[in-house]
Amino acid sequence: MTDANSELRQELERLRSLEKTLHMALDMVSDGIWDWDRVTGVVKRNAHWYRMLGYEPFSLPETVDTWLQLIHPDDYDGTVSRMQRYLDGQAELFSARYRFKKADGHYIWLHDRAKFVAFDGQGNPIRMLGAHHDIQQQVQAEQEQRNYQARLEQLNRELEAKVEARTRELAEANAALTRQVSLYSRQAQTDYLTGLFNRRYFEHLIGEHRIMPPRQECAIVLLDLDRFKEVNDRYGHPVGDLVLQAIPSLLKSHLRNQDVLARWGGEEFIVWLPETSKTNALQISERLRLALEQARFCHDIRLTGSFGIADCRPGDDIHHAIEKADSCLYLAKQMRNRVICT
Ligand SMILES: Nc1nc2c(ncn2[C@@H]2O[C@H](COP(=O)(O)OP(=O)(O)OP(=O)(O)O)[C@@H](O)[C@H]2O)c(=O)[nH]1
Repeated sequence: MTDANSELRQELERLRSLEKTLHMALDMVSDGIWDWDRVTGVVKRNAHWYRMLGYEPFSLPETVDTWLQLIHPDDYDGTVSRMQRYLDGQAELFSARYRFKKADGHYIWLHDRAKFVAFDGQGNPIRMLGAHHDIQQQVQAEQEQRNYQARLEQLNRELEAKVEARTRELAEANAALTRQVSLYSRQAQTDYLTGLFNRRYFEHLIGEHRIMPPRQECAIVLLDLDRFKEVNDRYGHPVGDLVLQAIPSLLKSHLRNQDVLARWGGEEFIVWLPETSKTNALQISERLRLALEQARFCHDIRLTGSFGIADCRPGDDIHHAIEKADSCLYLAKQMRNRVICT
């Protein structure tokens, strides 16, 4: 009996010493240890636990309520339900991060981890050992990282918006520039008063062989309005302008789509008639002459025109053809209201 007692005492000593070692080890790896006896309801907390939270060691009631009262209200439900899950056997371990109230009223973030360490004869847990770890700095660092990330994303969004706006501005500027360029190039091709191609553009078309391709029979017609000075002198220059502006539609109504009409000089016009024989060029010019003669312009002004025609055969020089048409026009001018052909 005595031997049995002494063996039991020795075993108890060994267990106590083991537990002391365990607490020392826990002291080293955590900031506070709690030890809940589920039979008595007492929760022992070590001195570290109190110091971490700024309380006088062992100054708080050793109950579960002490724990519950110090949990931040916003973290309360989540923490308690995690504990309940463990108590109900639905988790391997109790593990929760929550804010916990210090003696000065401030909260710090803790990581709380615990496990059952003793069971009764029926296997019911009767003791739970847990460790509180101060993770305030870690949570702060995580928060700063999140803020930094959010700021970075915000900056990124702002940058994207700026790039998008700038791209839009550039596209608009580009479109405006394209419009401007096409306006300028139209202006460069067009005679401001009549809206017809100007002489420079007509010559450009010649240079590009878009007028008088080398293998085509065609004709050039030069037309000069007769005594136009008299219109200006009698009705004034603005009225002369109005008459000149009416000429293109009058002439075009007797021309084909493929014919090219341009203003050659003040009251002089040029027509290129593609795929047109000399006979046809004469007929067309005669029609134009008649149309002019019969037209009534503003103030009932009447006009006639003189025409010089040069026909061109494949291989002819276009400039030479224009010179020939000019010579014919010169002859026509001697009589006026005439069509003269080479
Ligand atoms: N209103 C107006 N008149 C112009 C324009 N360009 C040339 N003229 C006029 O055209 C007239 C040409 O005069 P002239 O060269 O003497 O020829 P014309 O009076 O037509 O006589 P002929 O050609 O010999 O039949 C001048 O009065 C010019 O001022 C223009 O853009 N607007």
